[in-house]
Parts: sequence; C-alpha cells; structure tokens
Amino acid sequence: MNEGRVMEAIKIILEEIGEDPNREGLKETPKRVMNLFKEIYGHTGINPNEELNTVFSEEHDEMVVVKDIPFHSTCEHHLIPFFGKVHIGYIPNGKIVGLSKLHRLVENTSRRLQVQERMTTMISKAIVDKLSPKGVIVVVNAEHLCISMRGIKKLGSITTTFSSEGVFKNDINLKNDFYHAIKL
Ligand SMILES: Nc1nc2c(ncn2[C@@H]2O[C@H](COP(=O)(O)OP(=O)(O)OP(=O)(O)O)[C@@H](O)[C@H]2O)c(=O)[nH]1
Ligand SMILES: [Zn+2]
Repeated sequence: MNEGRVMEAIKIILEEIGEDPNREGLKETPKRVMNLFKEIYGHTGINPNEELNTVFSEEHDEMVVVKDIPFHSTCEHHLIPFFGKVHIGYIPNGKIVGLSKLHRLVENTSRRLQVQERMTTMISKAIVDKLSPKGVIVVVNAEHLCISMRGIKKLGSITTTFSSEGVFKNDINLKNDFYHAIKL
C-alpha cells in the first residue's frame, strides 16, 4: 500500500464532504484511516489455505464443530462493515486442524473486501483443500450496515449463508446434527 497516496485520497474525501482536514480533530485522520485500511484489508490477495498449515494425523471420525466465531468484514459494494458469526463443522478423514487455525481462516477471509456468499464458500473450500475431510459445512450469520444504516435502512435483519461439501451435501440427518450443535 502506498501510504502517502492513501492519506492524500482520504484528505480529498474530507474536503469534498465539506470538512476542514486541517482542524485539530481531523489532522491525524488520514493517517488513522490508512492504518485502519491496513488492518481491515490486510489479507487481500492472501490465499486462505495458508492459514491451515498446522494439521495433525488423527483417526477421529465424528463431526468437529466450532461455533460462534466472530468476524467483521467489509462490503465490497459500499465499503462499510458487515459482521456476525461463523459456524464451522467438518468430519475428518485422517487429519484434524489446530482449532485456532479455523479462527485464523475466518480472519483471513473477512479482512478484505467481500460479499457474504463468497466468504462462506472460501472458508469451506480452504478446509476441503487442506484437510480433504469427509465433509464440511459452514454457516455465516451477519448484519450488513449497508442494509441497516443507509439505502433501505432496515435495522436488525440478519443474512444467513450456507456452504457444504462432501457428506454434508445430501445427508439431511448430518446437517441436522450440525444445526443442532450450533442451535440454529
Ligand atoms: N448477495 C449479496 N449482496 C450484497 C452483499 N452486501 C451488499 N449486497 C447488496 O449489493 C447490492 C448492490 O446493489 P446496487 O443497486 O448496485 O447498489 P445500491 O444502489 O447502493 O443498492 P441499495 O443497497 O439497494 O441502495 C445491494 O442490493 C446490497 O444489499 C452481500 O454480501 N451479498
Ligand atoms: Zn453493502
């Protein structure tokens, strides 16, 4: 990221909304926003698979569920946040992954410009690529500020997206076990 160019762009935006970028409260704002961008877009272009490098050989063949993984991402249409929780379930096939790595995977897929559907699929695809599990299922619940804060202005609506691979694709009982575990 060219820090100077980003700060200049923020300064121009401040001027164009009618603000004085030199007043005390705003003097450091271009720099703050530049640092914010580094943080919230910091995984742009980084392959999510990289987060799943710590795997262990293990003959556990029942479902593993990690629920309520919090995330904040940024809507690529409006550049404002959408945020919520991710729930992940997978059935290992000889390999398990370090649990924190699933949190890192969510962090990776959310710290970039996103749409919720793509984020959901990116998570399940990385798990398939790195673990070759018998099955994986991902559910994302999120509130979009572009829906609640502007435009249609509907406060409180939640969007739920699903992605499943392998045995979860067509086995309704397995899906129900997962939904029960996350109490959807
Ligand atoms: N499917 C999907 N749509 C999204 C997501 N985030 C934002 N959107 C939608 O992207 C669409 C962009 O629509 P446009 O008509 O191009 O933009 P707009 O005029 O600002 O639309 P409004 O939000 O309806 O005011 C909107 O319907 C948003 O609700 C997302 O994660 N998934
Ligand atoms: Zn949006």
